[in-house]
Amino acid sequence: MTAIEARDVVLSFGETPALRGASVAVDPGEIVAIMGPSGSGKSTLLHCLAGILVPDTGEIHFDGHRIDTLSEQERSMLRRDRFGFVFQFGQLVPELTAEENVALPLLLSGARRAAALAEARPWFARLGLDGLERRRSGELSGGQAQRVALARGLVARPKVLFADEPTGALDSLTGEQVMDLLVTSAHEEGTTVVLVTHEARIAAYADRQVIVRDGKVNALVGA
Ligand SMILES: Nc1ncnc2c1ncn2[C@@H]1O[C@H](COP(=O)(O)OP(=O)(O)OP(=O)(O)O)[C@@H](O)[C@H]1O
Repeated sequence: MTAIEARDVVLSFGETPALRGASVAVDPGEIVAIMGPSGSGKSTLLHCLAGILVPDTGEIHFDGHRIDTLSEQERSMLRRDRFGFVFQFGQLVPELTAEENVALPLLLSGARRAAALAEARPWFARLGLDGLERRRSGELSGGQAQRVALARGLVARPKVLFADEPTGALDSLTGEQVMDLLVTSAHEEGTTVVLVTHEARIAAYADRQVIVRDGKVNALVGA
């Protein structure tokens, strides 16, 4: 059984076709990079796989269950409980400390504050963030903030981590450090990862690469 899968997904924004029959299947624990030119449909495909967007036609399957037919509320619960997210600009909550940001998914799932913070803290040592627990996002470097965002994406032990250009706002060395941590943590946790990037050297960290062109997915020749 695949962890997450799109089958022949078609989606248009008004008159603009974004996906024109896109299919991709990701195995449990696999890290797949979605590559492709700007505007080819990468983010739209990731948003469909993550249950954020609903395809016009086609199917999305998670863990053996079809999820595109679920209600908005059911998809929202699925995202909260089973999926993790890391975006290009981290999107930390500026009013919260780093450790509160990491604890956020647990708090939103109903964990008590002390328990959530206790689960958040080990991630700081794990991701090289020791001593930064009480900082706010404005007091972190871009790479530190993105590692906090990665910890937040993984703290609730999601089945699938969705990462949309997670290194896009970082310089190349910092970006590679974040990718290294993402891949190491995901493999340790057995987390499936769907990664969107347009950078070949970031995609090279994945177990497998696919290319989206004109709203369709092609296997990368030679991969
Ligand atoms: N919310 C939206 N409303 C209208 N059109 C959209 C919307 N989101 C995406 N599109 C269009 O859908 C197509 C696919 O966009 P998408 O963002 O998925 O591409 P992408 O491959 O992720 O691009 P990039 O690498 O530039 O981020 C593009 O033509 C884009 O302009």
